Amino acid sequence: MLRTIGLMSGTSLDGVDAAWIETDGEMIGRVGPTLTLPYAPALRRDLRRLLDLAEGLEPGDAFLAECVARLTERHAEAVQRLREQVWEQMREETDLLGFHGQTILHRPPPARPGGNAAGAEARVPGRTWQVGDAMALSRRTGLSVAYDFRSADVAAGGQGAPLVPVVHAALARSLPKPLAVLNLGGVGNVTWIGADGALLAFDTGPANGPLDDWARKSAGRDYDKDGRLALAGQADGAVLARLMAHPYLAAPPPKSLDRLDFDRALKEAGAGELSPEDGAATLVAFSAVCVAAAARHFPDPPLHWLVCGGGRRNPAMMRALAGVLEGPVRPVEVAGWNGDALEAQAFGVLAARVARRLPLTFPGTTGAPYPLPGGRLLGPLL
Ligand SMILES: Nc1ncnc2c1ncn2[C@@H]1O[C@H](COP(=O)(O)OP(=O)(O)OP(=O)(O)O)[C@@H](O)[C@H]1O
Ligand SMILES: CC(=O)N[C@H]1[C@@H]2OC[C@@H](O2)[C@@H](O)[C@@H]1O[C@H](C)C(=O)O
Repeated sequence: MLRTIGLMSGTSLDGVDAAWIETDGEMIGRVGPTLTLPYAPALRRDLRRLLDLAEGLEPGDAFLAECVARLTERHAEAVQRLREQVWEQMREETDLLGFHGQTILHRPPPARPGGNAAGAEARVPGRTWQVGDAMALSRRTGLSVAYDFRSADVAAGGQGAPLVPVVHAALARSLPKPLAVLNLGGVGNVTWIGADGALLAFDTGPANGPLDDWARKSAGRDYDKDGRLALAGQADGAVLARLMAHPYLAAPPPKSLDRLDFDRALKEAGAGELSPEDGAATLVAFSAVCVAAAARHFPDPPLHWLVCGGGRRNPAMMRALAGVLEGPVRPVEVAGWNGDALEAQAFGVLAARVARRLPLTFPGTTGAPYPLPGGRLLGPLL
């Protein structure tokens, strides 16, 4: 088993999640402490700007380089603080870091029924861009670093996301199935696990991303804490109906999203003209409807839903989901998992899979042509 620290900075741009986990990439051993190190407001603002600029950025851009240095430094701080906690609580060290980096652009190849692998000659190349300086992080911490988890999959015609499903499956080994694990981050993604262990996973649609943007723009808040805005408003039926016609919902998996993919559709549907409360209620309702649309792609209905990610803390979101999904919808804590640290833990497990050259992606998760290893490794473990 390797002693890993997984590091995830998700599409919400709220900060770095770090988690210590012992794993060989297939089995999970001891689970150690976790922490979240928020980005300073200025870094958060600059990273959000980077998302808007990403399409036209050159790799050598000075603003990009400066953001990368600051975000890598924040990751190094997270590692240092977590190692101290691990030492205090467990007298344990760390062998390997799983460094996801910050996604600033995600343009997967257009998904096709049956997967993107078919007809390689007609393939439209995709692009996914996670920024972060793995070399600097390795030097700064003295540890091996697994990184660049998505590009091998995209190069092989896969979506490059989601990656966490293989870890959901490892965690869910003893749970009743079919089961759906729903992550509500900036974007939503779902993993369906069949009774025989079959995996189907894809991004559902927007989750907290547009809601955070809306809370900031309409009410000057970082996010809609405890769903206060949404719970005080009414979803607008006409706006919702226009949004529900978005082709992403009916498109069969594999499929994945960029954080900004729905921004234009939201604007065109008139979401921006609603009151702060009704706008929030409409965005929440739409996120839930996207999940219900996702469930129509499952081979069998799930017996139950487990929800992780920050969206599970939003009562308006949980209520909207319960209203449109069949079967109980509960936070992953009911299964003994940590819904805040799950993605960070997953990147520890995925780092061990990189080190062992085990597959990260599968035909049922990203549309990879076959179970595909990925990621890169540097540092003493090489
Ligand atoms: N108490 C709360 N009430 C409402 N929303 C909350 C609450 N706590 C967290 N959130 C939401 O969760 C978001 C953070 O979620 P999370 O950390 O899962 O996202 P992420 O990991 O950055 O995204 P992704 O999974 O897309 O990469 C916040 O931006 C906020 O919208
Ligand atoms: C390109 C990218 O960073 N995608 C993220 C994003 O955030 C949620 C959803 O969109 C998911 O597809 C993915 O993250 C998780 C960790 C994954 O790959 O499983």
